[in-house]
Amino acid sequence: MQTATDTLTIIRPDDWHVHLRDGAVMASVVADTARQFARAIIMPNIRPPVTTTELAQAYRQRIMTSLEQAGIAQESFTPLMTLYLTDNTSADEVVRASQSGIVHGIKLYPAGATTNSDAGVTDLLGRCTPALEAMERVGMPLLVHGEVTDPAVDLFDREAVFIDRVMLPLRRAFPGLKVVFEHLTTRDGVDYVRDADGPIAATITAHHLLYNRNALFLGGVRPHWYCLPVLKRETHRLALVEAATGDSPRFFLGTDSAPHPRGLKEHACGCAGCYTALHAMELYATAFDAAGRLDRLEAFASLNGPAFYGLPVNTGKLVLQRAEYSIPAELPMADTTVVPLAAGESLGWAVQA
Ligand SMILES: NC(=O)N[C@@H](CC(=O)O)C(=O)O
Ligand SMILES: [Zn+2]
Ligand SMILES: [Zn+2]
Repeated sequence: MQTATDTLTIIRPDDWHVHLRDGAVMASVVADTARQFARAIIMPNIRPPVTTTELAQAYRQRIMTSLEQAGIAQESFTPLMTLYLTDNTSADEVVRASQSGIVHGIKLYPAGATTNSDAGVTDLLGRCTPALEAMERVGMPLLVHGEVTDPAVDLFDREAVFIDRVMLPLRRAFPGLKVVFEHLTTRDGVDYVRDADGPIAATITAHHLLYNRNALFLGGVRPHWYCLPVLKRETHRLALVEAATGDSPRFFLGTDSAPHPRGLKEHACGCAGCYTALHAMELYATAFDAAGRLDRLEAFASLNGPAFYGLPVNTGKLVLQRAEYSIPAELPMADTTVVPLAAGESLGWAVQA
């Protein structure tokens, strides 16, 4: 890595948590991600969900076609596919996924926890033991949306309660299982992931590094800042910044970029998800710069993820420049419009084309 005051050159980064969606918008969404990242872990919560290796293969093919439509060389971007864990995922399916060479994780959505999670798991240790045993045996990571869905639990406490009710019993039962705590949002989560025994890591989004929950209500309700897990108080944001910029290799980049049509965000019951694929590295660089830790960006964005997943580090480079970057007000995508996070604002770093 080279750091001058105004340029930062890092090994080409990867996005370890992204939603590329499906259908008409996919070409634009895939192009935004592929412009900045060499690889990405592709979330399986499309409709119908990617529950089998066969569906993952077909989805991967649609992503490759989208790349071509966007005029991006197929060699320049590798989608790392995932399966959607259900109550019925079999041990055989886990083995097939592992042998396919294209599936790199299986995703736990507690039923009802987030966007397109109705096919998710109702009782992890009760229903998914065969799949979890197979995953532990073949070294297939479990990627976790770590929030309980119990309506009695306060929305802002759902991650912390998940650690006690689900994460601890899960990891006691399967101590060798590789687990990624996705889109970590709390100090409780940071403390747990940093200090726990065994193979565990976490992704952190740019928006959880840059904003606390005040951003949701600044001057009025702002639906484009609404995602799940929801933004938390400042003390949690500070813990996430410390983790992302610190020495532990267990924390790495995952944008959780999750586009929704403008009309479904600006809605009486708006969808959860922030679109950040367009300007992901600009957002992360701004957050690391604000912490005075640009020197740690390469480890977080380009080294820690491949180390956990057992994949090689990328060979290309990405150059960031200290320059004003204006975030567009909106992005036309096929027959719809997506509003990027912090639309109309500007950032202090720009990716060199
Ligand atoms: N993060 C979000 O708020 N939304 C994601 C789902 C998810 O990652 O939980 C989506 O698919 O829209
Ligand atoms: Zn999630
Ligand atoms: Zn997500």
